Amino acid sequence: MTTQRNNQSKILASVVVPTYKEVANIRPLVTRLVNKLENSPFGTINRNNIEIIFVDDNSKDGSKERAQELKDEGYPVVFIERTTERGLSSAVLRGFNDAKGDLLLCMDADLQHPPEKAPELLEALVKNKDADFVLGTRYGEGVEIDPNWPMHRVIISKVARSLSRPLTPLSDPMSGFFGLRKSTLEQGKKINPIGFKIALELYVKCGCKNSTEVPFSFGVREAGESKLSGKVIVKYIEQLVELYSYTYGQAFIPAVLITVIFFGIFVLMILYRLFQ
Ligand SMILES: Nc1nc2c(ncn2[C@@H]2O[C@H](COP(=O)(O)OP(=O)(O)O[C@H]3O[C@H](CO)[C@@H](O)[C@H](O)[C@@H]3O)[C@@H](O)[C@H]2O)c(=O)[nH]1
Ligand SMILES: [Mg+2]
Repeated sequence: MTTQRNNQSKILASVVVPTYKEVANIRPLVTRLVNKLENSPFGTINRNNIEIIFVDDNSKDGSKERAQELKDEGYPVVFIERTTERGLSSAVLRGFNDAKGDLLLCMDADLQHPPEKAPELLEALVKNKDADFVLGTRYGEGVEIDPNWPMHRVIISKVARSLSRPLTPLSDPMSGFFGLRKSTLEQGKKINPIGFKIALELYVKCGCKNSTEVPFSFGVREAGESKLSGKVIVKYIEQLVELYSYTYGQAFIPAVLITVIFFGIFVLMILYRLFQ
């Protein structure tokens, strides 16, 4: 179906999707999200006032052409291609900076974040004027994590989540499905785009205080491969040390290091038992 975009509408919301080799997921993400907007006009966001921005790190797998096809079909798609930079968090920040909307949402391309849920997260910010942050959580009532999600990922996620506890009251700062207002983003200080956990970084460094959460069921990746690696886990630990120091001052660093080492040994022992 080809529906032309109404170019007169002001963009209200920008959905930013970092991508690296996700060609098979781009069309289902865009069509499912836009379909949801067309079939459930419960709020302010519609296909004419939203943009879906892919920030791609030179995937060269046909992603750019797929995005152009969708644009030609009238879908509200923007494709940013980076050739000299690489990384999930910096890609999200680039998308947020280029976004035209006042409401910003970040989601993964791989459909683990159901595209149908994106409008609900955006509407939560519209309805709750006092909220400065919206989080998609996998730990709410009535939702579940796909039982096929690998056990070692469940463990890594749980440990990562407990280590972030002193920094945020968010129930699932690791979910990667979150949003905030542009005005909140602009209050951010010393934002460090390392690793995968940009939601935690922004929550802390933008001084967020009043969050709202939307539960969602977390799926498993159907196409392409996860880019999580040992290097990403090390970057997360670096990020934690920096955020603890930002929040509590230098005196906190020795305590953090001891905790991180303790949990590191704990994770290694569990992984060893699982894979020996
Ligand atoms: N532009 C760009 N995008 C990237 C890069 N690395 C990963 N991405 C994109 O970032 C998204 C998440 O990457 P995955 O490869 O799916 O990572 P994951 O292991 O499933 O981790 C994700 O799930 C976690 C929840 O368990 C999330 O917490 C985490 O933020 C991440 O979203 C995908 O859309 C992927 O294409 C990169 O270097 N550059
Ligand atoms: Mg994924």
